[in-house]
Amino acid sequence: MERDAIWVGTSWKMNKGPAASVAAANELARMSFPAAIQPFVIPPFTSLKDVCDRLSGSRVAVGAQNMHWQDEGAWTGEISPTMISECGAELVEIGHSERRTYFGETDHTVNLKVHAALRHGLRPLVCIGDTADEYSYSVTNETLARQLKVALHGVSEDDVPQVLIAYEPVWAIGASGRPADAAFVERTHNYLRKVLINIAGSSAGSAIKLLYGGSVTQDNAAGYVALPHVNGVFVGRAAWNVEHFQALAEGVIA
Ligand SMILES: O=C(CO)[C@H](O)COP(=O)(O)O
Repeated sequence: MERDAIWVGTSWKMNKGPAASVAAANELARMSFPAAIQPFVIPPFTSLKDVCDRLSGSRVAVGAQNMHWQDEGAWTGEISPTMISECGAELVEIGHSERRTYFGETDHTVNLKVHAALRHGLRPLVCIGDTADEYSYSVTNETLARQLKVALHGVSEDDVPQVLIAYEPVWAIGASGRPADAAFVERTHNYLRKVLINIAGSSAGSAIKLLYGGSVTQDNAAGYVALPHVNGVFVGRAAWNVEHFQALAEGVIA
């Protein structure tokens, strides 16, 4: 993975069964992406191994959408870091707002998962975000600082640069979301960088990649990436079609 690249990725969320995932991965494997871009896709668990196999040796990194923090055990329905590694994934998404809102993910479990991912050589992609209420009460910064501090608690300065952070305002995600305006994203990412430097020190805190997500499209992606401290975008709906994904990735640096 290119250290200074702009990260452009998508989670397919609960879309694409095994056949559709394999078809998409085969298409992605044939595609080229600008050298300055680090593309990544995050398929559902049922396709993880197949997608990893098809994209192995390509420029596209593959991740899992969630995981448990234990290596094994009586945790019905869960997937462990060892299972994800064995599939060939390099990344794991942790703490997406849909998991926090509907499946009981907490700051504490996010922290356990970050440590587990790093122990297993997986790159954690930690999602943080303020709710619409928090935004309207102007406590966005407080929420994000808390989420970041707990997520990174106990992570060594050496490991911190492995972590990717995606700031995804909950009010910006999905069909009912509205994209955050660029000035707000700029202010918030500046603040996040300060918090990261405060947590991890200047060198490690500056090295962490900070992505923006929430209603990112081909029309607005380049505007976000042009902002200071926005090192990439994490895209949902607008990148589920692989040709749209490629076009969005190319457009980001056009
Ligand atoms: O996680 C996301 C990107 O995969 C995020 O939820 C944004 O989704 P979108 O609003 O459909 O882009």
